[in-house]
Amino acid sequence: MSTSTDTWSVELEMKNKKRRGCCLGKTRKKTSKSEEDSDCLSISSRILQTFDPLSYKPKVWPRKLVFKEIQANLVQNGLEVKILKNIAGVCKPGQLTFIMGPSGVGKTTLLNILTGRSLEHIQSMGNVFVNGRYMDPSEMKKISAYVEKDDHFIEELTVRETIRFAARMRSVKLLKEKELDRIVDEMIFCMGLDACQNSRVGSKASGRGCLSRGERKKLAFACEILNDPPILFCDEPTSGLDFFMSAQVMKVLKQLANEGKTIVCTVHTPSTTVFDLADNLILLAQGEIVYNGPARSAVRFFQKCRYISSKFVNSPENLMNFISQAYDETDEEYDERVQVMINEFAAVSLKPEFSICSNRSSSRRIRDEGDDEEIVRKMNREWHQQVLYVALRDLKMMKRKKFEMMWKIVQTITISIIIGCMYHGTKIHKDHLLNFRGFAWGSVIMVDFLFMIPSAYIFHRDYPIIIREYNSNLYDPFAYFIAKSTIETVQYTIFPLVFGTITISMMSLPISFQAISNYFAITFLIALNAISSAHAIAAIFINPVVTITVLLALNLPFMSLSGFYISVDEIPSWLRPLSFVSWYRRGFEVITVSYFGDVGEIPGCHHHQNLTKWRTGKDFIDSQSFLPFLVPLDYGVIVLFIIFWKIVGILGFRWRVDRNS
Ligand SMILES: Nc1ncnc2c1ncn2[C@@H]1O[C@H](COP(=O)(O)OP(=O)(O)OP(=O)(O)O)[C@@H](O)[C@H]1O
Repeated sequence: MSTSTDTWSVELEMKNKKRRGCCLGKTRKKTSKSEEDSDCLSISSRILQTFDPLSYKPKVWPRKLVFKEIQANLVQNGLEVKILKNIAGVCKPGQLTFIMGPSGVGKTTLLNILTGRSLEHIQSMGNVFVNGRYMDPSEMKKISAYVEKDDHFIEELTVRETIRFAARMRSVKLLKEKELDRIVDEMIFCMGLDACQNSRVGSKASGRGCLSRGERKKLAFACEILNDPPILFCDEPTSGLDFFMSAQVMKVLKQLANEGKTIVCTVHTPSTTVFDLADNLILLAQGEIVYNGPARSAVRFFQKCRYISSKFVNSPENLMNFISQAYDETDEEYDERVQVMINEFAAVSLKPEFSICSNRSSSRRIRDEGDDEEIVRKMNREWHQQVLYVALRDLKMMKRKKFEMMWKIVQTITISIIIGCMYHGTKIHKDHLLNFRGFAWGSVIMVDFLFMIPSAYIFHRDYPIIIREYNSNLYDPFAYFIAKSTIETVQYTIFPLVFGTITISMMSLPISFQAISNYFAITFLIALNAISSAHAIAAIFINPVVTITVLLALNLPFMSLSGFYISVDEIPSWLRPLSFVSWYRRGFEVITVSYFGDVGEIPGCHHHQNLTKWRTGKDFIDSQSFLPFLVPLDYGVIVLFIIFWKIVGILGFRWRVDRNS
């Protein structure tokens, strides 16, 4: 450690004084790099300790983390592979703990288990204790924050908006806009994100400009530490960062540890500067712990192992070389070497540290003083507030996705004009009956497929963000689903109106209130049903390819049974109930009955009375096996389907998010 604690405090106080002055003013003086660096740390501390706007909790309750008997097996394709074997360790408050080990040894898996994440294909077991009390995953999520290796943010939002959303959702009290601005300003300043605060987060994948890795990492910290969690886990916070940025990010973590937090992070071959910041070290090799203790004592420990030379220096490279398999070493030699380390460590292991942890069943009854205060990461916003703020954020995203919106409008207008041209001049006349039939059925199919397929992508892109934000207890999946699907639905439901207005205006159908209102109402409901079904299936499957496949498999049978391709009377009796509930048929019926219900003799028929069976509007309706009195039921069936899909969507989404959290 390059700076002593006393020096830190003095520096903190000095910088805080300086900061108080510039915080009140609108402009900030530019400082040198090193000055900015130390200022950042001190301000961070001031926000979190003194100012502490979000939790209104001036003190971090020290939390000692102990884990025992942690095991993880990878179960895939009928095979079971041990990843972690009986891991135990201790991470103390006020310390920065590094978990290190060769690539693929299970560092991230260990962190995921400690933070209570469930992972596909991974079976895990073991006990995690905080201050001697057994923690189940949900309790752990309430007192800890986890900054994962991959940062997932909403691309369309700026850095400022991203922090602002997190601050709004995390604050204990609902803050006024000005208070919120002040907190966001402080956090942006203390994380050194001033220069990019109004830049969109972006992503490399989207090809748009985006933040650098270091800035993204700092943004991730900013969002997670807003309400001062006593335990912070970080998976490879320095990965992909250069020497300077790695040291900067690690110093932020070190400062948080100095404030009394328990900081645990996995690190991949750190530089000596970064390694020097570590207080506590956990080393893993072949899925087992080979060292857990003070980082500075690691060298002494390894000198006991017979393979190490006395010239061994305490550099991270040497440590990593020592616990990794050498390129010229056989598996047996490496196994033997690791076994020596395990045995040595077993002889000096930290048994007294573990003895304070009660066993799982009895410890659940133990409550610490300050337990109520320690739960800092519960959902602070009421359910309706969660829906509102997620919806407002979505609205903002939607406005920024102008390009996507423009293409949707172009698509709808183009298709409407093509359909309008196809049926141009169609009227209620004997010669146009088949055209009308095609138009009525086509309208239902168009609004269904036009909006169902794009809606199926609803959660796909944002899914990792949802998981992260749910794991951080920002909102409930119910609230997210309601907000997101409502905004998407509002967006899509304007298109059936555009479609109907263009096509009908190009035709020569009678302009009656009953016909027009029924046409718009039913196409609106069909679109709503299509969107709701897409959201429900997307919520369950997430993978867009599977979602589209399932949606088509669900829709095509109902479409075939709509009575357009084959008369309902000729459908096998056991399939008729499906035809009855087919929303395509229900929509087809409403449009046909609306336009032909009041038509007496169909124009053009009186000259050819003997040539056509469709002489009147009623004949035409009867010929399709439609029943005019069923029109209210048609609406009822579609509304029931919409409700059904909404329920499936909400429950499916909750199940999916819980399964992956
Ligand atoms: N959900 C999963 N499905 C399949 N395999 C997994 C899963 N999670 C972990 N693994 C496997 O478990 C092993 C340990 O993975 P883990 O990511 O924990 O290692 P690591 O030490 O963090 O690696 P690195 O340092 O390279 O990030 C790897 O072989 C990995 O492929």
